[in-house]
Amino acid sequence: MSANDRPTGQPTAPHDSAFLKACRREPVPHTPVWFMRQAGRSLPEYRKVREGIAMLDSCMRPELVTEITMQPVRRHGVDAAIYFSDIVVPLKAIGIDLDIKPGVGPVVEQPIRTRADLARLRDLTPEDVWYVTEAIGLLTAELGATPLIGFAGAPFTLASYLVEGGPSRNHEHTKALMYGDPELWADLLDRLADITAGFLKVQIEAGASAVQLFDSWVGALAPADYRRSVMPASRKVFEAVAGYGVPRIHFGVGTGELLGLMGEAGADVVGADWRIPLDEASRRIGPGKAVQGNLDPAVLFAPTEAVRAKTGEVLQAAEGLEGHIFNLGHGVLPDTDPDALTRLVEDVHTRTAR
Ligand SMILES: Cc1c2[nH]c(c1CCC(=O)O)Cc1[nH]c(c(CCC(=O)O)c1C)Cc1[nH]c(c(CCC(=O)O)c1C)Cc1[nH]c(c(C)c1CCC(=O)O)C2
Repeated sequence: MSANDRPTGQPTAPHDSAFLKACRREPVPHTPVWFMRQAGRSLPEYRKVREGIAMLDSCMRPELVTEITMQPVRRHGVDAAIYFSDIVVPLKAIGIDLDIKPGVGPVVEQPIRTRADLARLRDLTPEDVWYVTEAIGLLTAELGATPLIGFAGAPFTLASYLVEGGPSRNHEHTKALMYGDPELWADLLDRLADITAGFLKVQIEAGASAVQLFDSWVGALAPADYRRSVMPASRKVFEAVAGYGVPRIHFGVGTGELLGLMGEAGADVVGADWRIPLDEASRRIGPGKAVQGNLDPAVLFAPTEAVRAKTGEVLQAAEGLEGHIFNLGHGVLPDTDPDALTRLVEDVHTRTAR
């Protein structure tokens, strides 16, 4: 549906959408919903268009990126699209030798662990990611009034992949560097902050209506370490894009003890996983910030009535909060039944219609 043939009362521009209103903590017609990792993963139409194309190659094809980004919007009627890419795309774009291995995740050929290695992290230019600008141009035309969320990986989570050389349960090399050589660590995170800020700027300038900074694995840290060793770099990223006036969302898994600091780093919206109820999350985040979350993605494997009950618990905990964006507490799991996601969007919309 194009902007022109929407029924009256429907938003005609992303600015008036329920999603951006909730980010700004304004009254909304219904609680907006989108899902982390909604593009790709569980959709058969995604698997079909990705057949024979490697993950990172698919991120560099504007028409394909547009199609994959649109798929969950068409199918589920979510309130926002998230740009189809990956957190390691900007690192690949500046020449880091990495790949995304199916079922594993990002793998870095030569990990970054010494001062000499830092020289491999040069600044990102818009030309490095020309395909992002092109894809977002195509997408905003097709999305009409539906907002597009741009995203990037936060310095800590990117550093974890670069230092470990791949996914890690305990982040031992990362922590060894952080505690063992604080100066090198700070310089590494500062470099990554510049690259990340550059990647977000490209997306906003091309037309993204909001950005999410994923610090997926930062919940591995205690608050004092987060404040000392991570917050300065994350803050640098948020400050670099503050002038655009687009909402800045921040999310990590298992960050119940870090929510206040993650807001303090400069986010307008803070996401929480399912381990903490949203009223308590909001109390920790403090006033003046919207909250995003937080249905356990595994709940979608339960019968419909059980999903409805758990959805009700999330909505109840969020009742009365200024600015709630409904989401899962982490990404859509690969084997999720797509119909369960469609039903969830409808359920949240109906139950919160005002
Ligand atoms: C930590 C992280 C990564 N990538 C991302 C994060 C932060 C979000 C989170 O915490 O889940 C972010 C990401 N990755 C992808 C998106 C696309 C947009 C969306 O749907 O949200 C987004 C927002 C596509 C992808 N990124 C990846 C896939 C799967 C690869 C494929 O389909 O071939 C997709 C669709 C690969 C990837 N890339 C990464 C992982 C852990 C994996 C999964 C490995 C696997 O299970 O196969 C790193």
